[in-house]
Amino acid sequence: MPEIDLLHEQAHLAAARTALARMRERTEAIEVNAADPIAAAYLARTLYYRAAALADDPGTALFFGRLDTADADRWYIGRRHVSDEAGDPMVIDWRAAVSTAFYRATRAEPMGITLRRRFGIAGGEITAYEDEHLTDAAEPESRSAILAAEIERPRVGPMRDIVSTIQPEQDEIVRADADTTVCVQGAPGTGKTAVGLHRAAWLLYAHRDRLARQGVLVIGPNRAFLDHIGAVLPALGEVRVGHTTIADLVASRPARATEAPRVAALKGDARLAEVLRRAVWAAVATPSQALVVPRGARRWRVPAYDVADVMDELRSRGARFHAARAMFPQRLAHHVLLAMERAGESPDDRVHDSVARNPAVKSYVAAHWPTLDPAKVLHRLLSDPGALSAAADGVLSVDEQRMLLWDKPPRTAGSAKWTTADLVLVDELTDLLDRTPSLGHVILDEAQDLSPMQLRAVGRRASTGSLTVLGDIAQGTTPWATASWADALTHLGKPDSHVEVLARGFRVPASVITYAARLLPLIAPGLAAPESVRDNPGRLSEHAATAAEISDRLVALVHAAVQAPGSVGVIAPDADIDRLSTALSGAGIEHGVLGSDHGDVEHQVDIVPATIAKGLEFDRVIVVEPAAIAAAEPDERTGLRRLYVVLTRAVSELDILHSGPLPSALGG
Ligand SMILES: Nc1ncnc2c1ncn2[C@@H]1O[C@H](COP(=O)(O)OP(=O)(O)OP(=O)(O)O)[C@@H](O)[C@H]1O
Repeated sequence: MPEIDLLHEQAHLAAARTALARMRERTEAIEVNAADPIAAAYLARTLYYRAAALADDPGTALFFGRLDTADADRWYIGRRHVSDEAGDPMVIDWRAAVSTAFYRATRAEPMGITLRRRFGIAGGEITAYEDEHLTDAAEPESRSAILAAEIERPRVGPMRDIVSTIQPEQDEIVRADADTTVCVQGAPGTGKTAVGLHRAAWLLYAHRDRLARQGVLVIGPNRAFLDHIGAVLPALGEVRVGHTTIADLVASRPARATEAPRVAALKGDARLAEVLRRAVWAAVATPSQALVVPRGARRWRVPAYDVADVMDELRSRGARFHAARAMFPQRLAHHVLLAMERAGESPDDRVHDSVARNPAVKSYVAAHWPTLDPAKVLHRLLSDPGALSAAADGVLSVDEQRMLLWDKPPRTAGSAKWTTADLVLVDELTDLLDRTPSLGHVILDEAQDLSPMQLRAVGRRASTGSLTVLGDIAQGTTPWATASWADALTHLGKPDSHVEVLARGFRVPASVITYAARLLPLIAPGLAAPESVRDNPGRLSEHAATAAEISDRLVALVHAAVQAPGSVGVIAPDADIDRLSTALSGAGIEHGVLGSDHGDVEHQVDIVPATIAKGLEFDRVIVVEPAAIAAAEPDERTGLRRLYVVLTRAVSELDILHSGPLPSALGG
């Protein structure tokens, strides 16, 4: 690596930084001069976001790669576009089409590239580089040391972007066509979350106008997960992507009750969609009496059978309940006008409108086609056996209907204590009444855990857009976890979408993945363990102790773990969290407790209840009482799946501390 070249690259970085600062100053200097206050506010906001996107993070370099092309062009590839005073590019955004070759060019297919240079970066400065001459047949193939160092680096703090090292198979997903829904199955640590977030950033770059308007949303399993991933998109300059949990997505009101898993599973069953649809449309009453509209001296009649035809036609149009209702007075007025014409009158549009607004028409509509409140519809279904059986006849068995009914029905919908599964049903009802607006793109992470009804709730938020669906069947830990991606995609409303498999694992070292993979034949037969790309095989140790010794042994293990840089996660049964936290505090070990605090203070050590460990990672993990973690779940398979999730959070070392025997599937 000639020193002179390194100096030259460092000089280019310094010049690019100066250019970026100038771009930002220019943006900040633009005065908002719009007469209309709404336009002014819009412009001010746009400029604010543009300036934010031009911020220079001194901790990262503005570019991480260089491409020299056969046409003698030279492109520096970085996190955002930077141009010089003349407007010529100094750094190309990693999402631009020309950057694709940085990720995908190979010796077999050099894509017009003669040289690919990767930069080694430390503290925001270029410290090294590595070249590949893609058209030089004599150059030996070697594995990138810079890529290896990035993968092996100790993890500290929340998740970071992977723009400098996106792998070809990941890049294919990141840049998949905007209208395509992609489903990614991948074992723990294969980069599903990373790929999903980079796809969001790429989509916003490639289709900024449409997607910034329609919105892009990331859905994850819980708050701790969102805290873990929340800095990735802002670091890529994308500050406007929404992040939410699946529970918050449908939380039109607070969930204040819990219920037996089998009841929640039934409420999440796709058959409930039909029950709710019937319950809503049953509110349209078959007319027994004619509509009579007095106008002046005359009274106009629309016979009940004509009204019934109108209702049938409106019902069959596929419009939402309230939209169809809004058309009802117009259709009735049309029939009144036909009667007028038959009587020799020639009514015009104004007559049509005035008939539609006539009090007789209004009260007839109100009597036969009421407006509905979604929570009230559900309240009635769960309290009134007659209403439920009318809606569920032939769809749910009598036993299932009994399971759904409240033992002690609350008096009103307002006083009901809804469960999380109820709120998903309220969301479905809301959509039956009034169409849910669609976003441009939805990234759904840990999708395997969603019930069919939850998948429908997500799907309707992308009804005219597309989705990136990420998950791992082996990590499904809900009683309603999906058994196949084909099923999940059908419930999401995208049945023909393609499933991609990511097989290379970037997180879990070989020794740990081999250990965790002992569970795979029991929890997901047919799924393979990832092939770890980490050079370091990691360390795995089992520590047996008596129940009385667990706290002291944990303190000793944590003390040892914090000696090196990198995050430490103590993952334990939910029921043990308070006790273990007290033990660490007693030993003077500062730590966070995920799920209780809000991740606003960063700790080197976090205690993690097993049920929220999904999607997280720590440099070193200590799993406490694995058998109890598995036993806390309603059935054996779910228990072992939970354990599989917990065991696959470690980047370099895994300690297993146990007093009870280890689950036999692990060889205990
Ligand atoms: N191409 C890459 N270069 C460097 N690091 C990568 C790459 N791909 C993934 N990683 C890293 O591997 C780790 C695991 O990635 P990620 O969390 O996206 O995996 P996942 O498949 O979602 O895992 P899980 O199923 O456990 O949620 C992260 O630290 C991520 O930054």
